[in-house]
Amino acid sequence: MRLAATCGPGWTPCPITPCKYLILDAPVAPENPIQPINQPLEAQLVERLPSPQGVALAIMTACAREDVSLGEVVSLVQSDPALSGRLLERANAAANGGRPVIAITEAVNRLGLQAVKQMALCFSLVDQYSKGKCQFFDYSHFWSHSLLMGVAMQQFGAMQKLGAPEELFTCGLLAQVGQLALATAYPLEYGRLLATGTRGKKLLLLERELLHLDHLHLSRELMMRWGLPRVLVDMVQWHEDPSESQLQSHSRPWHLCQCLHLALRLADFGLASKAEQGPQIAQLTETASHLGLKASDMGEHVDAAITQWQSWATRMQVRSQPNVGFDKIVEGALRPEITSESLWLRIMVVEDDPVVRRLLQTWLEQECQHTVAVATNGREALQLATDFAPHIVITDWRMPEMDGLELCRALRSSRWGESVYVLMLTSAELENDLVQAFEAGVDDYVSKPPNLRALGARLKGAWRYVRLRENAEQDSKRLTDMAAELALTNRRLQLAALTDPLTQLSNRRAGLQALAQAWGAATRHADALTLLSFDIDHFKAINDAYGHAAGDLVLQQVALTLRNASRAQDTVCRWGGEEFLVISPKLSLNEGVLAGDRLRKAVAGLVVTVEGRSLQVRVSVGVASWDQALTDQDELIAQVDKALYAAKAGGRNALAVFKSGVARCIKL
Ligand SMILES: Nc1nc2c(ncn2[C@@H]2O[C@H](COP(=O)(O)OP(=O)(O)OP(=O)(O)O)[C@@H](O)[C@H]2O)c(=O)[nH]1
Repeated sequence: MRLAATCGPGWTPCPITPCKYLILDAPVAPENPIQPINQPLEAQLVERLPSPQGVALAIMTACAREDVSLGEVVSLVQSDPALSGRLLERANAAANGGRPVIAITEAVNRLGLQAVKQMALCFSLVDQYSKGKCQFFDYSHFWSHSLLMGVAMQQFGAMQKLGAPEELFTCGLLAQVGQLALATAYPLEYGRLLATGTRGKKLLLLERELLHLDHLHLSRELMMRWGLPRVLVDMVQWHEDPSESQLQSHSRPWHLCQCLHLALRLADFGLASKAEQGPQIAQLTETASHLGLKASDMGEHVDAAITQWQSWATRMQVRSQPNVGFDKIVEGALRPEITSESLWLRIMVVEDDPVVRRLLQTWLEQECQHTVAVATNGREALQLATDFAPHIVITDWRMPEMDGLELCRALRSSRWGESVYVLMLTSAELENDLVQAFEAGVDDYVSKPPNLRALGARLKGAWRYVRLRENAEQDSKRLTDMAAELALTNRRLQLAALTDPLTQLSNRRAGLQALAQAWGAATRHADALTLLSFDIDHFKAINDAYGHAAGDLVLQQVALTLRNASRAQDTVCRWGGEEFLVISPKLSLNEGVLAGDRLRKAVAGLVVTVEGRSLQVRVSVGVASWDQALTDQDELIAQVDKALYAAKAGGRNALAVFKSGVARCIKL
């Protein structure tokens, strides 16, 4: 969507720009340095600029004549009681505790015609322009800020002996009057721009892009028209960033410029919130150091200016802030703050309007330090999003090819897009349709053109959501990992519980389980099942002769031999001390006899070397098979035990079989 289309009926073409939609076609201004605009103002524009009226205008017109008399100016001042009172106060302030000034003639005399003219101008402007049509221009803040600039310029300028105090005051008060001029001449267009919350150099650049003018240019023009000294007027161009000026260091203009810059910084500081003041302290002190002001004296200077500002603000019915005390603010700022983690986010800006897109990108990257990807419509955004994996998508509503709602729906239908935080930019005419947006899956919305302060606040909410989501994802991943680990541990424990640690064969418990299974299969299908029991002959003697470790080694070697010589479907287990049981499903008694003898011979062929000596190991073997007459597996175990016993009794290294109720040795 093009920004102009979002601006509603109030968005009128700029009178000084030929294009209808000035935002879209405005050229991009160079970044640095910012050269002053020197073209004369168009007559049409001049008519729309702020100008003093009534008594102030009459005083200014009179003072412009060479033959103006003091009496004429005094009677003009006297015709305005408010102006009279304020001039008396100024004159008394200038008297600095001397004999009080009570007559207007004396006040005008003391202040001088130039000062009276400038005071009349300032007071008139403050009264006339305390309100206006520009919705996003804070008139009250503007005058409050300007008044503090005036007070500070007068204070610091006087310390540097840079000029008459009243002139310095006027210069400070009017240095930013170009902003009021833009708000007065272009209330809607400038309001849209201010609604974005842009400040400082970026504001200047945007003014040039959108209005082909900037507030510094207008401040200079107006101050010239109102007859302020040229040297002061020229400094206004550079006072926001003196580093861009070519002024000779430590010359009078340079001092004036630095002084005006310090006044600006102090006014920013004076009107900043408590949280904003902390980071500004260093900047303020550094600026003051250019004028030779010591950091240790800053408290005194700042507090004096703020006190002056407060008393002037009351008289002129302008807002001010309570004087907390500079040193206290510094002390508060030095206290370590508990800060949350970095607010860094990956943000995708989806906007077809190049100016809004660029504005958001610059602000998000430079001011907020986020990582930003930009797309001009929903389709492009979807293509980019898989690689960029944004935490937040800030999307315009109306865009070509794929609009914000379609994008949101597409995101919500994908697994990864489901949890992306979507912030919709909505124009006034779409706000009634917000239900649609929320139904499409939008999480929040910001009015267009976006107010960056409001957007910043919304992003904090989004950031909390992203944090919570990431924490939940991490927790869920941790739980999955823990569950997997637990399952593995359980499996290991199960295995350990069923494995004999010395031989790594199944233990008796596992053997019983395997037997139960094989028994079930045999009885169900009337299949063959044979048990082979092996017992090492005279094992005690091996232990006794070679030690327990040698006995363990023998056990391990016999176990390995039995395992290797058995079929894959057989379960070989260590049944007890030096006794092993082989459970052989689908093996008949005769086959079992052959297998048992084969295994016996395999063990007999085993040579175990202990301490350089070769040990001969022999086993006795018992064989028994399932038959229909058996009622449970214990009976079968008892039969194979009997067979083994018979093999032992038969002289060992022998095989016995249990058949037809009798266990007997077999010679093969
Ligand atoms: N080294 C070692 N010895 C064990 C282990 N388990 C049992 N034994 C020993 O095995 C021996 C078994 O001895 P007996 O039951 O008398 O049997 P045998 O000496 O083999 O004699 P026959 O079975 O009659 O041939 C005992 O001395 C047990 O201490 C073990 O894990 N390691």
